Amino acid sequence: MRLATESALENAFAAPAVQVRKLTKSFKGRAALSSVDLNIAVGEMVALVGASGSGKSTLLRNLNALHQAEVGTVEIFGSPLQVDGKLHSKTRQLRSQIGFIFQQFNLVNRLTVLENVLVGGLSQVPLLRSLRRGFSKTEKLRALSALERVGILDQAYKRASALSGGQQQRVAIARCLMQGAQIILADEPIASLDPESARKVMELLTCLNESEGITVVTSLHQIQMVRRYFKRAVALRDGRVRFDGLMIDLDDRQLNEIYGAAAEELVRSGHGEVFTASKAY
Ligand SMILES: Nc1ncnc2c1ncn2[C@@H]1O[C@H](COP(=O)(O)OP(=O)(O)OP(=O)(O)O)[C@@H](O)[C@H]1O
Repeated sequence: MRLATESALENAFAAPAVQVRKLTKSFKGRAALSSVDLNIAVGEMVALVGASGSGKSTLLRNLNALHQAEVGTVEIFGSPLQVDGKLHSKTRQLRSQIGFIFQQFNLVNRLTVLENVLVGGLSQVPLLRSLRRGFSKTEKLRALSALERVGILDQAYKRASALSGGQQQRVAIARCLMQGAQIILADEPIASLDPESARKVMELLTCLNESEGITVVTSLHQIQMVRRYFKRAVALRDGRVRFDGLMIDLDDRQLNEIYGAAAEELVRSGHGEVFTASKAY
């Protein structure tokens, strides 16, 4: 049996799951990311926070090369994914290790839950071709096992559109598992969910991180959820990293700086829970 300290030591010497250097990305001449540096170790669970427009989605999309930056590098498990705007020859292979989940789940509504997960296993193959090709018994068993791991095996033969938002997000996570993802990037995965479904999705991501060692990077607006589920947070403001450290060290003064003018707007619009001490307003 391997000891926890052995695997902790292995991780300490392994290449980071994600390494970002001087990443700079603009849209129509406006900087969305400015010289971002970031290291995420294998098996870490990290929250990306910051006001709307601070660059969280852009950063996540660069981590799996959905977007390409003009300058800077992204390495995955020590291999370059993109360098100064150019995709590396290994990009396709590296991307297969990275699952991505979206706020709106991105399932194919007319397919069953099982088919959605099976298609996820063939992420590089166009949808129609993969459906025409059919799936082997082994692939179906793997997909059913992925659904069992996310707790919705009993929904396998329903249409995706018949599921609740929380269940659909769990299908999206099962698709990442089917894909064999070692890293899950989640862009506002709970923003469209009711509090109970949000809690279940966060607990599932935490469980996959803790029990299977999957590295998880999640953008989130709800600071109280970040406090509950994450040890480390990376905060962006105007495309720059303004904080990278332990959640317990991210105090209200820093949050006010990170959210800037957006802080007051959040409190006014009834989202003052972002700050533990909203009485400052
Ligand atoms: N496809 C695009 N075309 C033009 N500008 C974009 C595009 N995507 C992002 N931007 C701009 O880049 C900046 C960062 O946006 P991004 O979506 O990364 O922020 P965010 O922190 O994820 O915001 P939110 O919390 O609202 O999702 C913003 O100014 C945004 O308007």
